[in-house]
Amino acid sequence: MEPLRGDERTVGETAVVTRGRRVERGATRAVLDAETRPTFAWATGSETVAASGAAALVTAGGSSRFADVQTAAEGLFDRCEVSAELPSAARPRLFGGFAFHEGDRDGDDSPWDGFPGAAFFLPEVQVTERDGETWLTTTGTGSSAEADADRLLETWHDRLADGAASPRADPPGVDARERTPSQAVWREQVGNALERVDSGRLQKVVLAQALRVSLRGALSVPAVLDRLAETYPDCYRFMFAPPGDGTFFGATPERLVSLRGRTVRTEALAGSTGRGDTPAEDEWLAAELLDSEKDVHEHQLVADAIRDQLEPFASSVRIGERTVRRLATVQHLRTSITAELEEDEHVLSLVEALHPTPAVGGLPPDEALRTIRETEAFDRGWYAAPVGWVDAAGNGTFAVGIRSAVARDRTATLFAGAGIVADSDPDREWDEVQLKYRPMLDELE
Ligand SMILES: C=C(O[C@@H]1C=C(C(=O)O)C=C[C@H]1O)C(=O)O
Repeated sequence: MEPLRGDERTVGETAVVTRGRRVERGATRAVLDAETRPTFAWATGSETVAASGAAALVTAGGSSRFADVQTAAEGLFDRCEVSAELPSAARPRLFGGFAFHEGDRDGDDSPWDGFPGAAFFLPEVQVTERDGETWLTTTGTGSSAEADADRLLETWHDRLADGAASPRADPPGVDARERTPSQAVWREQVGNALERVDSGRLQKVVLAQALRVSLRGALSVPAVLDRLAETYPDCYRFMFAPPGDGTFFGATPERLVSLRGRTVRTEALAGSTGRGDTPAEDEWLAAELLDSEKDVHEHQLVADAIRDQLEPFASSVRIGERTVRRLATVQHLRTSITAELEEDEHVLSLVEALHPTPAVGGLPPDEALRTIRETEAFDRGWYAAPVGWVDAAGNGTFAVGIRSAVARDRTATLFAGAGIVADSDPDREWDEVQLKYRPMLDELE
């Protein structure tokens, strides 16, 4: 098939030129295996995307990071008119994510070194598999934009046609583990949070833990993502490798928000229990969760807060039924939430309004964030923060970066948390956090 040409337009000095063509299935893994930074991978039940190399890189920090990325994205896409001939799967997107907190507190030894408050890139190479088709999209910028986009299209088309099989890589194995905090300190931390709840200062706070492991062998994150496709097919499987080093990856069940036109989809996912050994035990645990006053309260705080955050944007917010979402190692209470916007909005405005929901922060938000900062002895970095993509129309999808880890060299740091409300039991919450490490730990051990 002949390459389709994105229209090109020059504003000021910088042109942004996009080309696209169909390629063979299975091409996403080849893009990741090339290890060109930055790299982004994204896979859901309905699409798989791999992107690498920065035709443009956007970074931001502080409380204005959402608005700054939005402005930069709009500016870039304004200069890059995409031909109407290209199907939506082949249109260029900006991929990246945000840090959980407004300002970082990286120490010397932080695993988040190289992860700014926000980082997004318009990839040189993007491969998208959707609806049985796979598209290659290339982008060039600046004075040689057109030549670069053409050259990338040809080179990558040939490379993908070669179809070299990706090496299989087994999990690296884990040698040493270091937990922050210890279980004794966790009991104290949860106790202090419960005092704030009892005094009325807090309704809920999500406290997290970090587990740092030494890896016995080399880690292939693309191989991890391939395996996660089998165990977590309905989760958002993602990876982001910024320029420099370090790779953030995970398989999260939680959507922060997606926007298509004026339709907003989000959800409340909070309140957890384990899996049973038999289908009957699974059902029993699910029924107990749906009946648990403490979990339903913890969940309802999230659903109500999301509805309140969306109401200024939408005339009606529809709240679905409370159900149980069953994953390989845990089960959660889930309520789907949809809304129709009154006016056009950019997905990043919704991300800013919603992050962090009380599923990963707490209520009231300021007091919860203060409690998290005062309690946790590590930086959350990009854990539990929005990760995803935006396109030229302001549409996009963001997941909540939980069930995740950040790796560099022979070390990986995993993060997981649990919602603390009145009646939370520190030891049960500890056990819940250990279950939430499983998706990543199983891929490393
Ligand atoms: C904070 C995490 O998970 C969140 C907390 C939950 C809970 O407290 O019940 C459930 C799902 C997530 O919203 C995590 O996995 O690290």
